[in-house]
Amino acid sequence: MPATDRVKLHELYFQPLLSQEAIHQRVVELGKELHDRLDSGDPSFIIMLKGAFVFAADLVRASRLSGEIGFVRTSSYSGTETEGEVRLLIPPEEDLIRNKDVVLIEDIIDSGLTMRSFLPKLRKMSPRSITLVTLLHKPQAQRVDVAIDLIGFTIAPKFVVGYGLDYDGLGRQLPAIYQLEEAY
Ligand SMILES: O=P(O)(O)OC[C@H]1O[C@H](OP(=O)(O)OP(=O)(O)O)[C@H](O)[C@@H]1O
Ligand code: HPA
Ligand SMILES: [Mg+2]
Repeated sequence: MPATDRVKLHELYFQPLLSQEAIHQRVVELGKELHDRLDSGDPSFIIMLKGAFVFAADLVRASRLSGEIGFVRTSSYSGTETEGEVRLLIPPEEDLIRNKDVVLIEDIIDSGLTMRSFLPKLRKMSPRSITLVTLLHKPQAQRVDVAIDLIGFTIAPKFVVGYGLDYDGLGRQLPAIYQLEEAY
């Protein structure tokens, strides 16, 4: 692979995993799938900040559904590792959840700890339904069960960046997705 394909963020190197085109194609498919599932109503799109902001912007438009958009912010990663404790920094607005069909949009489900912490809080707010969509899923890294409704790509248990995902704050604006190089 040409050295120029690699990306350096802080001290780490990352190599291409999913191209812009592959992501776009899959997001269009996910949008159609969401449209078919939620055709009858105006869902609330709840976007997990910061990581899901790029995926959600594309997915919401690809779905061609109307409905309100809200944001939640959780945080638990330091570098490439979860700290285990999931902080809810921005909770959802109650009126976007109660009696609503909620489409919860995540960039990645890795250990599953973020969803294990957040989903019970969301359920307590009495949504009519929850549809959990994630662009990326790492089944081999998952430590707890999470019921995921729609998955964009199943990937290996390696740290990834780009298309909203960061390594220590960097890399979110990369248009493609890159994975950590094993040896360099
Ligand atoms: O399944 P898990 O192991 O819990 O990992 C998934 C979560 O971790 C990342 O968020 P992070 O806490 O890094 O916050 P960020 O979205 O602001 O980067 C990612 O965006 C998911 O929300
Ligand atoms: O692989 C990852 N990359 C970026 N952020 C993340 N948050 C959980 N897993 C990841
Ligand atoms: Mg992060």
